[in-house]
Formats: sequence, structure tokens, C-alpha cells
Amino acid sequence: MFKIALKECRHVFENLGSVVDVGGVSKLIHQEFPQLKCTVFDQPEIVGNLKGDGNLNFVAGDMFKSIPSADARKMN
Ligand SMILES: C[S@@+](CC[C@H](N)C(=O)[O-])C[C@H]1O[C@@H](n2cnc3c(N)ncnc32)[C@H](O)[C@@H]1O
Repeated sequence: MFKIALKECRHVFENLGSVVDVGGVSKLIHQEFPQLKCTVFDQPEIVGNLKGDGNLNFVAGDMFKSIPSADARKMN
């Protein structure tokens, strides 16, 4: 479903400089928009050992406590 939304709403993402993909373990936004600085924010047990590369980085945490800043935050 979100894959369809990404394709239908490309203009939204194409006008952003950065995004935080909350609970975005599948990295869908980064795969569709590799030019966009994308932070995948998820629980420590999911992303704690993952290394970023280029425009993709991983941040571990609890969305109920704080979420990194960006031009936009996408919540699942
Ligand atoms: C159903 S998955 C979403 C998958 C997403 N649609 C994708 O494929 O990119 C929900 C995600 O939210 C994360 N999550 C759940 N509670 C969270 C919290 N309190 N803080 C951060 N991430 C959380 C889970 O670890 C999981 O990866």
C-alpha cells in the first residue's frame, strides 16, 4: 500500500531535503528516493546494529520519547 502512495505522491518526496522514516525498517523511501537524505528510525533491536551509507542512516530509539528532526517525518 505504501509503495503505491510513494509512486502517486512522488512530488511530495521530490521536494524534500530530508525525511525520517519512523518504523521504516524496509527502507522503502530510501529505495525510491536515493537522492533524499533518509533516516530510518526504529527500535534498537531492529536498527541498532545497522550501518548507514550515503544518504541513508539508521537511528535507534523510541518514537514515544523523541524522533530526529527532518523536513518531514513519515509514520507507519
Ligand atoms: C509494521 S512495522 C512497519 C513496517 C514498514 N511499513 C516498512 O515496511 O517499512 C512497524 C515498525 O515500527 C517499529 N516500532 C514499533 N514501536 C516503535 C517505537 N516505539 N519506536 C520506534 N519504532 C517502533 C517496529 O520495530 C517496526 O519496525
